[in-house]
Amino acid sequence: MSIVTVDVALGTRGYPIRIGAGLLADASAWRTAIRGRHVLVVTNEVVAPLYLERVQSGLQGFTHAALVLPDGEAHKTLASSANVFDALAALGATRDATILALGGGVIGDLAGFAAACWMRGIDFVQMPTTLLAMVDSSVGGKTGVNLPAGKNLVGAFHQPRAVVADTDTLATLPDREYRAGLAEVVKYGAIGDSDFFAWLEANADALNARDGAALVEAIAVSCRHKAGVVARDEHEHGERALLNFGHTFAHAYETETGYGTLLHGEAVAIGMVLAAQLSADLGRAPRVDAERLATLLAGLGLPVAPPRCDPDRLIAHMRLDKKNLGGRLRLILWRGIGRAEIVADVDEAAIHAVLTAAH
Ligand SMILES: NC(=O)c1ccc[n+]([C@@H]2O[C@H](COP(=O)([O-])OP(=O)(O)OC[C@H]3O[C@@H](n4cnc5c(N)ncnc54)[C@H](O)[C@@H]3O)[C@@H](O)[C@H]2O)c1
Ligand SMILES: O=C(O)C(=O)C[C@@H](O)[C@H](O)[C@H](O)COP(=O)(O)O
Ligand SMILES: [Zn+2]
Repeated sequence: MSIVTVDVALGTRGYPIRIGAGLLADASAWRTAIRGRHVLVVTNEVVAPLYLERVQSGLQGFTHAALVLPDGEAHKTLASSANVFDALAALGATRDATILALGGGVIGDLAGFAAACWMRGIDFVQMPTTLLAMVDSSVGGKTGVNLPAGKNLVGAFHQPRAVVADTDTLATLPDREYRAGLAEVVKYGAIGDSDFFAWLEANADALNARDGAALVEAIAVSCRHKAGVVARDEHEHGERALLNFGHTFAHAYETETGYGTLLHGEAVAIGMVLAAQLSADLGRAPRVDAERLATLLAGLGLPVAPPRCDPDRLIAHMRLDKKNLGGRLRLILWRGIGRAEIVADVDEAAIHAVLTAAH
């Protein structure tokens, strides 16, 4: 079994990301990350029948329980986090307890948030089972829940003790979810690695076929990029905001459509295309690069045009984005492939024009 390890270098709070086949069943790969006696596995109704037993069989000797939540982005809520707190209380979880977050980004964000809050912070381990969670959400310690008013508006930075990405779990991932994960993979190339972007273009067929070697390479490169950014700027005072490329648009569409229509990765694909178009409109990026980005995303089976929404309502959502300062919009724009940048005071008329032209 070949395992790739990427380290997130955060000093005494640093942790490994382990990527490879069979990791969930190999408890020696993750049991050492558990420090106390109590363990709560947080998962959902889709993932539990597939993978919960694999994890539970590695928990002999611990006092453990599982919380199986309903599936979906619509359940990444404060109400669900209250369910986690109730389950921790029922377990008798003390400050040395550990949460195992077994699932996609929804479970990881929510369980991580509950871990950040319970008794003001307990350990958690990310066990991502979607491509998106393996390449992005399980790494870096952004945890949180949505409000009807906006995505991830309530949350905390809270790093996991380890990330255990068992690539075997991707075998059961539905096609649409797999492609949504590829959007965040493309993001790393788009924002900071033109060679990786070209590699993705050259390997699009292999990725569409879920070729194992191409997939592990894509996951490992993505995790190295994310780990590097997080180690340099954990709390998003600067560079980390670049990981939000496309997200101001994406979150506006996700919020406006009620967290049920677009998958996060799909919204990010659309958002990156809009951010690239806006950059080209503003004369900051070559239009040919914006077209290359849209072509790659479409070739990976992702949507590149948004659903019909009122531009004014979308801009209202954008005003509540976490990157904004002093009530002024700050967006991640683009100089072209591999070169993202933070831009303050983007002309709202230009944003409106892009949103209006998009559908
Ligand atoms: N914290 C971060 O840095 C960060 C980064 C990116 C995205 N996110 C968040 O992550 C969330 C999206 O995550 P996601 O795309 O993983 O969605 P998700 O968690 O909803 O999972 C996608 C779907 O796949 C199912 N599933 C999970 N693993 C499976 C498997 N192995 N086999 C079959 N089905 C499986 C889930 O039950 C769900 O229906 C969003 O809320 C987004 O905001 C957070
Ligand atoms: O880790 C980060 O930083 C990111 O921005 C990664 C994003 O892909 C992710 O969707 C994140 O949850 C967005 O964070 P937010 O601060 O915009 O809510
Ligand atoms: Zn994202």
